[in-house]
Amino acid sequence: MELFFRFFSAIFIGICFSWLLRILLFRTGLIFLVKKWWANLEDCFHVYQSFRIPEFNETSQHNHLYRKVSAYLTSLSSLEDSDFTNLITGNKPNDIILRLDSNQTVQDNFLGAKVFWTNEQKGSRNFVLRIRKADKRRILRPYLQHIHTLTADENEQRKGDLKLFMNSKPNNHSDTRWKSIQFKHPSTFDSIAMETDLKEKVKSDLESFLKSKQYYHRLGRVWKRSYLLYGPSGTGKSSFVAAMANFLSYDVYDIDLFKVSDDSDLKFLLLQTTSKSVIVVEDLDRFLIEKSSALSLSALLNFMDGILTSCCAEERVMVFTVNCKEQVEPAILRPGRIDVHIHFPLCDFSAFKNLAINYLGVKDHKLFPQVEEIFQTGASLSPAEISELMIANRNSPSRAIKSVISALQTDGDRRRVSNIGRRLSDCGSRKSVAESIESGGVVCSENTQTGKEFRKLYGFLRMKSNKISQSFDSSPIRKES
Ligand SMILES: Nc1ncnc2c1ncn2[C@@H]1O[C@H](COP(=O)(O)OP(=O)(O)OP(=O)(O)O)[C@@H](O)[C@H]1O
Ligand SMILES: [Mg+2]
Repeated sequence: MELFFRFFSAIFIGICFSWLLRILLFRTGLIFLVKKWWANLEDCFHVYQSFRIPEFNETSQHNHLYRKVSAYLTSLSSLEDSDFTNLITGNKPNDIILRLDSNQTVQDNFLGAKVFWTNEQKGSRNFVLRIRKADKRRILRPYLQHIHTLTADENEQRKGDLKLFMNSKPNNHSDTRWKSIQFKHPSTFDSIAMETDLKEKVKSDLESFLKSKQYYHRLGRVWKRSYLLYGPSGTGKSSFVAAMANFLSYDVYDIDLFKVSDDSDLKFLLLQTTSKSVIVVEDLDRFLIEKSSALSLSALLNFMDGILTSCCAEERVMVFTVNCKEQVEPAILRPGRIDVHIHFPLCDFSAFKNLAINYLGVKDHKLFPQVEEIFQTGASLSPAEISELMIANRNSPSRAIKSVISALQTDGDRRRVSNIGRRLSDCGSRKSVAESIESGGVVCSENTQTGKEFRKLYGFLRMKSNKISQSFDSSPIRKES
């Protein structure tokens, strides 16, 4: 009987103990420590093999597998259970994404095998996959295929999500020179006030570019197209670049030449761009005048030609914006380097009507004849100035148009006087070009006698300055005034 009693009390004590232990382990979280110790102990009896997936390949181009792995890891449920994870907002307003921290490891299970991923960040960024040697033959290929399939679906969903890349100053600690954010510019060709004819020409030019891969290759040319957008400030050049990117569904690489340290840095930046992208250089004229970096003109020309990177200039659209075309080296503007020149003039009456439809929702108004009359006197404002007035008075179209009229009478008059001087260099002119398609591009033929005279003078000045600066092609671009 006593034996029986002892036996039951031992069982009872055992149950109580394990119950208390369970509470201790689970309530305090000690269970995770125990699991970790157990996993470390298990690891001692296995041999692992590691695979590194670097962000860039040996020619400094993006390794697509790196992006896929990055997308795949954010979807792992084990990431939620790991000790430490970064939380980042996603594309949709309520999206929250989990991201591995630097040098953090996360576990995944595939076909009954355990694999480990580490986000290695020692100068360069890599993912390191660790698989048990015993499992490698069985699971490595199917596992990578699994990642590929899952992320392919995701890439399909992401098609509409464009990115804007901006270059940063060279940094010894990082391989990547581009920082990216989501590109959500709402600009479209419809929202830009410009001649319908010209807009359609540009659209069909872009469409035919998209279909011309074989054609370019047959000709032995790099499959790229370059545009020069020129015109006074606030005439819609940057908005037009955004509209182009939206139309093509291409990512945008916005190169700030002031942050490019030298020729090889520019090559490196281009190497790191991806296909299906618009590469933009804003305010090129300002850079050519003000620049003080060691970037040579020949590097800029090679960059435009795509010779140095025939592999990396493919399927790219390059866009250069300038306020004043005359201040740009003629070598930069020659056909082949710039395929299409598009002029962005100050507002005329037809552009004003376009803006009135978009911003005020009015197609016609009793004040329109008065506005037309003022435009006919040569007064003008930039579309940016007019659109600002319209936005400020959007609740009352009459007040908006009156404010445009009074601005045209004051600022516009001032501009008309200053335009007489500026027109010499074709900067700030309201309407001095006629567009025509020539040799595959929209070429603007200038018809002002004064322009020719100015160029003679400009060429003379350049000859003089060239004598001083020797050849521009191999030396850094010098300040020209
Ligand atoms: N042609 C246009 N049609 C509609 N809106 C325009 C037009 N031009 C300018 N705007 C408006 O004016 C603002 C400034 O335009 P944007 O930045 O594109 O001008 P820009 O030519 O790039 O000027 P800058 O030479 O100073 O960079 C934008 O918000 C845009 O909506
Ligand atoms: Mg701009």
